[in-house]
Amino acid sequence: MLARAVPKPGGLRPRSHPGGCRRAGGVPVPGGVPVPSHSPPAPALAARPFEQVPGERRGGWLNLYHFWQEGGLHNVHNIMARKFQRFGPIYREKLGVYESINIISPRDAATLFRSEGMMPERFSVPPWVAYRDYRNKPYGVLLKTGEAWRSDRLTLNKEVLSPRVVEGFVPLLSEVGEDFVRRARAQVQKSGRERWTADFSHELFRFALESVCHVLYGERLGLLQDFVDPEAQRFIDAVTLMFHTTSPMLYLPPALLRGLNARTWRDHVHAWDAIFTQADKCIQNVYRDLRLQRKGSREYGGILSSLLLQDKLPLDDIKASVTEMMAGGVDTTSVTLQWAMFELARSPGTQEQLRAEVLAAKRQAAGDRVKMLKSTPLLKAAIKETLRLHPVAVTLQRYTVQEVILQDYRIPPKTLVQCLGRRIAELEMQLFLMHILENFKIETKRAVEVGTKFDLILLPDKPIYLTLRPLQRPA
Ligand code: HEM
Repeated sequence: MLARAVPKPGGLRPRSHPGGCRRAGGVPVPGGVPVPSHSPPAPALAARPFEQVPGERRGGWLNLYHFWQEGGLHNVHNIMARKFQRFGPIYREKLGVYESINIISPRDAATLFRSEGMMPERFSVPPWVAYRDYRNKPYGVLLKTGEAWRSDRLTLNKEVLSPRVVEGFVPLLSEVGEDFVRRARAQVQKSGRERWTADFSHELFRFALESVCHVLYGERLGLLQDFVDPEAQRFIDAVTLMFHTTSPMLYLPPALLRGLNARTWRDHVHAWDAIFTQADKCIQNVYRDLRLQRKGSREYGGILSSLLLQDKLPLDDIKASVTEMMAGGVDTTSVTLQWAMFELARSPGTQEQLRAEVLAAKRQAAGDRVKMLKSTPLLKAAIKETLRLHPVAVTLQRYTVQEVILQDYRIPPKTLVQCLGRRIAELEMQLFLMHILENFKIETKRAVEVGTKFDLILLPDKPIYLTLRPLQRPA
């Protein structure tokens, strides 16, 4: 049985989405739903049978038809919000052949995660799996299951999440943030109007890709320059195409599209081929640098280099996981940053408070970014609040591994993962906002309301235009 945990709206600043009901999102600190320490499961004997779980009693195909009529996958988050209002905190659903139980309460999510063993059964992205099967490439940590997932994940945790290594990411990520500021200043000058107004989605996509690649490969790709190298541009195009062709295959089976030799499938394969080729090149470069000992032994050379030096995972597995991290680490952070800037632009008072905190931290730490990160709690809270209001990851999906009691119903069988990129994402977003706040005022037209649409992650449903206006006296 597939169980979907939808984070519940938190309490600080509830807002309505255009449909009038409350957003089915919130508190999605990367990696999951908050787990309260107290949540005694209901006694099993008193539990009601699974058949009584509320939900639409129609057949799966009729449900699918209604689902499409209501806007389909792009509107899935609003459809779910409405169903929670109608059926309460748990409901069952059959869409086509897929049957699921949907829960919204953090307490139920905690119960579900506690019932998992050491190896969670997650719902993996079908077209990404299909590509790897087609090209006979190994799965990385995002797509692996069972013991293989667990052992890779434990090795990767040490190089991606442990406090011992994450400080090494700071100079790499800060450098990319500084480049963004430089680029923004050049755009301000070019405009001749003392400001840069744009829909920043593409700019932030490049920023996020440059950031994650710098941490993974220890190399700059040059995506923030005015003139982007054609090879780097091909890489951006490939990543964009890969995402673009993923969402149609979330509801059309990749095997069918492959059988029909459909354009979407061909483009998807082409995109992943280009991404893996780029990853191969980066790996060759890292190897060459290691062989020639180009980097000082004390200098942090990126996650890939550490994994190669450790020699604890086979090369193909390293390559697969690093490539998946790159894919998982671009639009998640770039979209969150876009929302964060939008919210700060709409709350100039909060923006000023954050700026004051960042500038005070800078003075105290004499510009040392690692120290600054330790004394900017408001900035961290602003990012969490952004994720609560605009969660990019709308649901966490799990196959139940044993019977579990949720809302007093018995859910028949069919483990809490933390997001592997969580530390990278947090640092990248904090450092980016620090640099922006030190240099620019973020503005937007106040009256603009922006909704959301689901497209693998939750995205703004229209372009968000923001203005960066240089501060009179930059810090
Ligand atoms: C705002 C930023 C981000 C959010 C909200 C986010 C959220 C999530 C969530 C909810 C999961 C699923 C956890 C689960 O199934 O329990 C996940 C998994 C994952 N994320 Fe992120 N993420 C973000 C940024 C990143 C970045 C920057 C990277 C890479 C550097 C990344 C790499 C991954 C990977 C590889 C997994 C799969 C881990 C595994 O299966 O063991 N994420 N993320």
